Amino acid sequence: MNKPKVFILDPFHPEAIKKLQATPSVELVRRNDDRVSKWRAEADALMIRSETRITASDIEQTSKLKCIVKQGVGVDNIDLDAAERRGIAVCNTPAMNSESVAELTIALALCVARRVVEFDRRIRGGEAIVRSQVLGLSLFKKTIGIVGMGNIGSVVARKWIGAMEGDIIAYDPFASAEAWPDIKHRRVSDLNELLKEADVVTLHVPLTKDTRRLIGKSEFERMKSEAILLNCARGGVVDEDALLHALEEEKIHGAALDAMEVEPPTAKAYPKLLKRGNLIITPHVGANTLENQIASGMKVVETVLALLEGREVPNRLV
Ligand SMILES: O=C(O)C(=O)COP(=O)(O)O
Repeated sequence: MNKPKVFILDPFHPEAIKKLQATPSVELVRRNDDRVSKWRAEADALMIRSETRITASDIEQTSKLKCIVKQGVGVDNIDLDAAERRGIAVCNTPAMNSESVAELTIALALCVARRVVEFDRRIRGGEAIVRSQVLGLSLFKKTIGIVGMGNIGSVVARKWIGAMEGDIIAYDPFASAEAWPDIKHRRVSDLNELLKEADVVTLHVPLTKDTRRLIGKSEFERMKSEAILLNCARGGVVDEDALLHALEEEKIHGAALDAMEVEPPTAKAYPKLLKRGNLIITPHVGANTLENQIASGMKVVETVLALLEGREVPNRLV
C-alpha cells in the first residue's frame, strides 16, 4: 500500500521536518520538491502557514486530501466552507503563538511610545537630533484597549499589567462574560467606549466579514490624540487609507503594524505610509520566534500524524 503523502507548502522549522522524515509511515513532499505543484492530486495531508491561500477551487480539485493543518491561529487563508463540504479536516495551533505575538505587541507599543525606530532612522539618515527637543510618551499606568480578548489578547493583558501596571479595557463580543477571571479588566460592549478611553489600542481579532476595516476613519476620530494603534492581527482589520490620514493629520501619536493588506509590505505598495515617521512596520513576524516555530511546527506534525491515523484532535476547526 502507498504511504500517505504529506505536502509542506510553507516554511516550517527544520525540527518539524526532521520529525516527519523520521516517521516511516508517511512520505514527505517539501516546498522545494518538483512534485509540490501536484498537491491537489496527490496530497493526503497539507501543512501550511498563513502565506499559502487554499481556495474553494483548490479544494474542489483535490482527490484524496484528508486534512489541512495550519501552523498558527488565523485561518482566513483557507476556504473553510469548501473544506467542510468535502469532509476535509482543517486544524490550527491555537494559543501556541500567544506569548510570541504578545511580546511583539508590547515591544511595538514601547517603540512607538518612545519613538525608538524613528530616532534610529533619523540618526542613520545623518541627523544630529537635539535631545531636548524630542519627547516620547510613557506607558506607565496607561490604559490599553484590547480588541479581541482571546488567547493572544489575554496574554497581552497579563504582560501589560505586569510591565506597565496599567488598566485593561477589553472589547470582545464573542468572549463570555466570565472569561479570564484572573485578569483584572473592564469589558465594554461598545467599541467606541474603548477607543475613547484607551491610550493604546491593540487588535487581536481574526479577519472576518465583521472585522474587515473595523478600524476606519470614524474610529480614528474617536481615539485620543496621544493614542497608539497596534495591529499584530490581520491587515484587513485596519482601513489603511484612514490610518495614513490619521497619521498625516496627527490625529494619533503613532501606530505599528505587523500585518498589512499587502504582504510583504514594500515601498511600491505603500509609497506614502512608509514615509510616516510615527509608524513602525514589521513583516508579519509576530509568531516568528525560534521557540514558537519549533513548538508550533511540532504541533502541526503531531496533528497531521494523528489525523492520518484516524484519531480525533482537539484543535480541529472543521
Ligand atoms: O497565527 C497566525 O495566524 C499568524 O498570522 C502566524 O502566521 P505564520 O505562521 O507566521 O504564517
